[in-house]
Amino acid sequence: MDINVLIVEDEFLVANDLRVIVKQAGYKVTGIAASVEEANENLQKQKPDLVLLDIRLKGILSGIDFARKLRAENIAFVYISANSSQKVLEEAKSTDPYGFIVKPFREKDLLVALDIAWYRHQHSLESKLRQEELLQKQLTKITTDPSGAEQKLLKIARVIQPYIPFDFIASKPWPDNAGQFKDIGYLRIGFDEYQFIGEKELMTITGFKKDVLSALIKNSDTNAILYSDGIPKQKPGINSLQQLLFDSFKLESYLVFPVDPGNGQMVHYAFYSRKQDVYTRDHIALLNRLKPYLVALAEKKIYDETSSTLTLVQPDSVNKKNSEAANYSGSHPTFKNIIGNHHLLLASLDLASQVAPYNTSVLILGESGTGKEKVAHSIHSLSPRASGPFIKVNCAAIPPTLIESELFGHEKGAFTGATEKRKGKFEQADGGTIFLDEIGELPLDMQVKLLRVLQEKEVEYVGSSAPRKVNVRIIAATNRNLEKEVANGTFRLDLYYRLNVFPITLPPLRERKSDIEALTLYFADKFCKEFHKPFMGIAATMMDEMYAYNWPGNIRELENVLEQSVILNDGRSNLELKRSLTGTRNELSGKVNIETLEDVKHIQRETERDYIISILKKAKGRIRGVNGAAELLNIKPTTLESKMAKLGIKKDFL
Ligand SMILES: Nc1ncnc2c1ncn2[C@@H]1O[C@H](COP(=O)(O)OP(=O)(O)OP(=O)(O)O)[C@@H](O)[C@H]1O
Repeated sequence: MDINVLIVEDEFLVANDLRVIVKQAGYKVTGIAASVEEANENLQKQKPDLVLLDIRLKGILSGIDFARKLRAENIAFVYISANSSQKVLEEAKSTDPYGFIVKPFREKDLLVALDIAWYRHQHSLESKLRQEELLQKQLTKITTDPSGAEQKLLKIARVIQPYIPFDFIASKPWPDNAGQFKDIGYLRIGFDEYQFIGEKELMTITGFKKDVLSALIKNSDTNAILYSDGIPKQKPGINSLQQLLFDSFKLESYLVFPVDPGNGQMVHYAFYSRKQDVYTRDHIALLNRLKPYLVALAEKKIYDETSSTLTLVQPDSVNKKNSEAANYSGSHPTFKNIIGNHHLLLASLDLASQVAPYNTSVLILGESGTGKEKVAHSIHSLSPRASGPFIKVNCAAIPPTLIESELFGHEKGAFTGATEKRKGKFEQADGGTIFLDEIGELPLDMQVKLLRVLQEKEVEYVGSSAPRKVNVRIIAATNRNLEKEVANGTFRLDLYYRLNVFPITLPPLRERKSDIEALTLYFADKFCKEFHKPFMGIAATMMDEMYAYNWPGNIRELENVLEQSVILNDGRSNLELKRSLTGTRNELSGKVNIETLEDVKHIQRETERDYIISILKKAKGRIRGVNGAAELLNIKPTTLESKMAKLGIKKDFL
């Protein structure tokens, strides 16, 4: 094995221990540094493949500072720290490490961490290179395409979105022709839906006249520039057209990149995002590597052709489009049932579609009811395993004594009640995907066994010691903060790193309120069809309340509310809210004065109480078992019972 390891550790004895262990395991140690300064010197002499990095070091700079440099240089690193407090974990996590070991550590833990780090690093590099190659091919094809600038930019937008995320993309020829407005752009309005924005459209949206727009484009950036937090006001040389776009489309960050093919006609690409701090030097580096493939628009004449196929955007059509009933996340068939086009949702779907083709494990994070299972299913459907099985396991719903046989299978007579030999979920998922929901609930001894499956790709039946090979992709999900669980010792760090190769976080509904209307219409339509009732629209008061509410149960709760409204609707009038949305809105808007922490806690308790009652009703009072309230809430039945006792919910509430 020719993997070079640099050890950055200020405690001499620990550093020496590390050196001995990693050397014995076959790694090469390139040096030991006690401070960031020394580590930098080492780095210059010989670039390591992996760095073991203590957080607290000699000098002012910490291991976390050095980690940022390692990230920029694409060197894998594993933290080793005595301090595993939540705060340190959070800060360390922001540097996206490849592993984390807590002192005192066992030799085995260290070697597993190094192994995982190397696997992750190799894997991410390989997949990055594979993906970049594909992107180059797609861009080359677009360059030779005979279509005009609008069509070309749309094609570029589609292929480049997963690599450089944007909510608005624009291109302009440079130098411009006597201040003529030649900028063209696309606003992202769905997973794979873009709306053209040219001069006419911009005039309509902003109400500005042609000459005003032309005047705005006089100054332009000539170098690659990124702004992570808005555009500095009155910065000389900044094209204030960008400010106009920022204001019109609620944008937050921006990256401009000029491409000069050497024919005297440059083209500027601009990427805009509604999120802050999106663009990094990595994006510029990628664009630099792609430069030869980005010349598609660097031909003066293609901007001169006026396209007759353009549809004129009407005054508030951007907004109108956003609120149309069938506002699905895009025409992409796999995501057609995932409703919404908020940029936070689209960013998660981008990640899902990027990771889908590979066998990489995925960890889906997000509150209960945010659509984790739906996204897991989409990843499966988009993968080469789509024709194989998709097996769901709710780790919270299986009694601890049965988990092992449920996951890995059992031999006949392995335990009382095992009258037949039975395949476990892993074997059932062979050739397909296993979805381990609520992975945070898995007992520690099962976590060890799961890690083994991930490493060895084989399972052992309960009652047998003969391993069987399985070919399964793992998608895990949790609504818990796994780092906190790791810090508390209830979740294994090595398993966390193995699963966390590719995390996707789904936003809670309260952070994507612009999707509420589309979701409401979607579920109203769905339940009206299901219950054979005509859909007569939604009462304005209901919509107002839905917007004002903060949806602790997310989309599942919204779905339940709609189901109830449709069931109780007389089929002749608009849908109305048949239960108050836990009273939160009224209470928050004044009924209860929020003056103390106790008031806040009271509202929280009431919200939780009402939500649990609504789920219990849906489960017809059943707490345990398939479709029981505990399963729907994704918590243990015992946890639900103690919550009910605490909140004073009696079984006779129905
Ligand atoms: N974007 C969406 N569009 C339409 N329906 C959705 C969307 N997201 C979630 N749903 C629906 O909401 C319900 C909850 O979704 P799902 O079970 O995928 O959430 P989850 O995050 O896995 O929840 P839990 O953590 O409780 O398991 C399901 O009925 C699902 O079909």
